[in-house]
Formats: sequence, C-alpha cells, structure tokens
Amino acid sequence: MSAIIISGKELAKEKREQMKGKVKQLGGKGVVPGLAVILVGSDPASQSYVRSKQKACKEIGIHSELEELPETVSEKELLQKIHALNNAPHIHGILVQLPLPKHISEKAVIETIDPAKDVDGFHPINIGRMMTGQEAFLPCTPFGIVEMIKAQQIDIEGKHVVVVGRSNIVGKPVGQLLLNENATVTYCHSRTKNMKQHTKAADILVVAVGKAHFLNREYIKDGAVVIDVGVNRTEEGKLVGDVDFESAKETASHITPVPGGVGPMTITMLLHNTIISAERTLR
Ligand SMILES: Nc1nc(=O)c2c([nH]1)NC[C@@H]1CN(c3ccc(C(=O)N[C@@H](CCC(=O)O)C(=O)O)cc3)C=[N+]21
Repeated sequence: MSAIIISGKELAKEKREQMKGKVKQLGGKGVVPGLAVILVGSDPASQSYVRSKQKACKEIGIHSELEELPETVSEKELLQKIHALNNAPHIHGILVQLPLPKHISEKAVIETIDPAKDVDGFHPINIGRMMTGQEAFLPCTPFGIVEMIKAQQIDIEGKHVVVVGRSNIVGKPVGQLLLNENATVTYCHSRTKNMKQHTKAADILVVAVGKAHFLNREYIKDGAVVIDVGVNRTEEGKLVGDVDFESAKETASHITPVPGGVGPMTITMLLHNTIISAERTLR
C-alpha cells in the first residue's frame, strides 16, 4: 500500500486564492495589509526563503517591504529598526528572519516586536496566549500543519500525536496546538530513550529535527499520518525532509512530501496572520 500524499502546495494555492478576496475587501475599506521582513546578513538559504515570502505577498496583494541589514549590524541598530516598524501604521506584520548572527540576541529581537505585529507568533505574549487557548498569532509552521491535517478530514481528537523535536518554533508549539485540538501528545528529543518504541505508537507523527533521513518505515505504525517538517539540503543540492519518504510511504496512511508539503503552508499562514493583523486595525 502506498500513502496518500498530502500536498501542502495545493492547499496553499487554494487558501491563497481565498485570501486574495479578503485582501480586496480590505482594500475597499482603505486598508492594504503590510508585511515588513528584516534580513540580516547574506545566507543564501535565508535569502531564498525571504524571496519566496515576498513573492507570495505580491501574488495576493499584500504590501511587503524588505529591510536588508549587513551581518555586522549592531543589535541596537536592529532594535531601532523594529521600533520604527512597530510605529509604522502601514505595517501590520513584522518578521525578522532567523537565525541571526551570534552577536545579536534572538530573545531581545523577538521581545521588541509589538505582539500585535508578531505574525511569526514567536513573542512570549503570543506563546502564552496560545498555551492558554486565547486568541493569538499562531506560529506559522505549526498552524500550517494543523490546517493540513484538518483539510484531509483527519480527526485529531483523542489521537496519539508524537512530536520528534522540541524547538521553540516548531516542536513545542505544534504539540501545544494539537493538544488544544484534544490530542494526546508525546514529545521525543535527542535524550529520548527507545525512540522507536514511542514513534511506533503514534497515530500522527510530526518530525522536526533537521536531519535528512532521520527515520524510516521501521519507526512508523501501519496507517499513521506522517508530517515531515524537515528542510535539508543534500550534497547534490536536493531538498529532502527528515523522513525517508520512499520507505515511509509504504506504511503511512498519509504523508507530507518535501518539497511541496509543510513549507508552502508555512508561508501561507504568514500571509493569513498578516491579513488578520490588518483586519484588527478596523475593530
Ligand atoms: N522568522 C522566521 N520565520 C520563519 O518562518 C522562518 C525563519 N525565520 N527562518 C527559516 C525558517 C524556514 N522557513 C521555511 C519557509 C518556507 C519553506 C518552503 O516553502 N519550502 C519549499 C521549497 C523551497 C526551496 O525549494 O528551497 C517547499 O518545502 O516546498 C521552507 C522553509 C521559514 N522559516
């Protein structure tokens, strides 16, 4: 048996089509959603992600501006830029591309972004709101994952979700969001003993470790839903996930591909959050 491939690309296309309408509606009320992206340094992968975000904004009519700062920029200067964007009425979302150079504190940067413009959902205020089930900007990758599962009509309630990885931007929040959907959640990480025993028990397995071919079908229960969050570049320049796709698709019921899976949904939820933020200015 071969798994159903969950196309994030297709779902992203549908959602972006709907968003175009929303942006038009807002335009009629005199509001153009605006996203500011700050990119520090010239890492090619970061440049490529940022370009994809700009392109997606343009496609659906969101105003986007890019602030490119040199690798050597001081933390103070970066924080000043953020303050200026916090006070700019035409900007509804601010995204500082991560990772940042070592001399800049990610914590200080994230905490300087106005929580009302934190469309990445990384500010502790938004994380706290998410954890307590209040209205919040949800982090884009976890949010996109939940949307992909729901679009497949897969029930989350009561399911055993196993998350492999515990980063602040993917692992931890995706477990929390699925808990909010009434799943039973287990986290595995680098110190977990008998990893396979845990992952084999998962109805829904989310893998976010950042290592190519981290696991294969031996780690997956027959009929499980597999969500692959990895974006790893191989030596040949190919993009692969954390899951050995060819192997896993023989045992999973559903699986997300890389590319064309979680990535395009991450960008889509960023657009969504920016539109929501713009709408809030009318409330
Ligand atoms: N403040 C911040 N917010 C982020 O959301 C953020 C970040 N920093 N730093 C880096 C990660 C990574 N990330 C991706 C987004 C889209 C794709 C994506 O669309 N990938 C395509 C393929 C793209 C390609 O071919 O290179 C796909 O999977 O189909 C991948 C990775 C967002 N991130």
